[in-house]
Amino acid sequence: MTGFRLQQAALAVDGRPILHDLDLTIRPGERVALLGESGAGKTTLLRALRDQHPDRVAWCPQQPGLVPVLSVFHNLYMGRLDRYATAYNLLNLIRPTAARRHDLAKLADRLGLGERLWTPVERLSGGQQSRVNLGRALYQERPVFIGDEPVSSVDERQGADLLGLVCEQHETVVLALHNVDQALTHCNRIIGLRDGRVAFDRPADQLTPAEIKPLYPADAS
Ligand SMILES: Nc1ncnc2c1ncn2[C@@H]1O[C@H](COP(=O)(O)OP(=O)(O)OP(=O)(O)O)[C@@H](O)[C@H]1O
Repeated sequence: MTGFRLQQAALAVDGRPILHDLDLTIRPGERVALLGESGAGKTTLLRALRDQHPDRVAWCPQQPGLVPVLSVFHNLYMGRLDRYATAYNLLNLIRPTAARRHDLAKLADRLGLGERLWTPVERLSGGQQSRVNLGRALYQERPVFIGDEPVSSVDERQGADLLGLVCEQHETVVLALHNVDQALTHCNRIIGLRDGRVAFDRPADQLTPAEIKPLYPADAS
């Protein structure tokens, strides 16, 4: 069981303080959403959590980092590069095995990319690439999923479906989300970041719109 703890932590990026006075425990089984305006420090916090258990975390970054000339199959496969021996990885690069074809065809179907398994990702739309990015993290099959806006470029229905899949497959989930409705639907704990601090940390079913609104002062007008 993998949990996370920050005690009186301060997080900085390139020596610049970003978040202060962080006291945070995330227990196995929790589904946590981080909310806050752009630049509030969501990515910074997610990275700090990931670094506590890098081998237990399926990491889904905001910037996909896919290999453009390689197919959906190969980019998804990369989620497991560190699980298999180099020779097996090379074999799958050149002539994919039946077992990996089987499980990646299934995953591509769930991602709505079943018809695109052998298409180079450079020929996919932004939303499709972002689904490959999410799929690569799902394919890691680790107990914790940490995702930085994992469905922000995906349409709402598909986004809901994929977040459901993420929650179903992982013991613990921590997500930075900009869609508040998605956070309230899929997560049971919401952490709001503002002014370099945790503004609130509440069960999703107790949170009021009045608490959420101040997180986004730019929307006040
Ligand atoms: N590589 C970097 N070098 C310098 N400053 C950075 C770097 N990455 C992030 N920052 C700064 O750190 C702060 C927090 O950034 P962070 O990416 O954690 O915010 P965020 O809440 O995830 O934003 P977004 O919703 O836009 O992804 C921002 O002010 C940002 O400008």
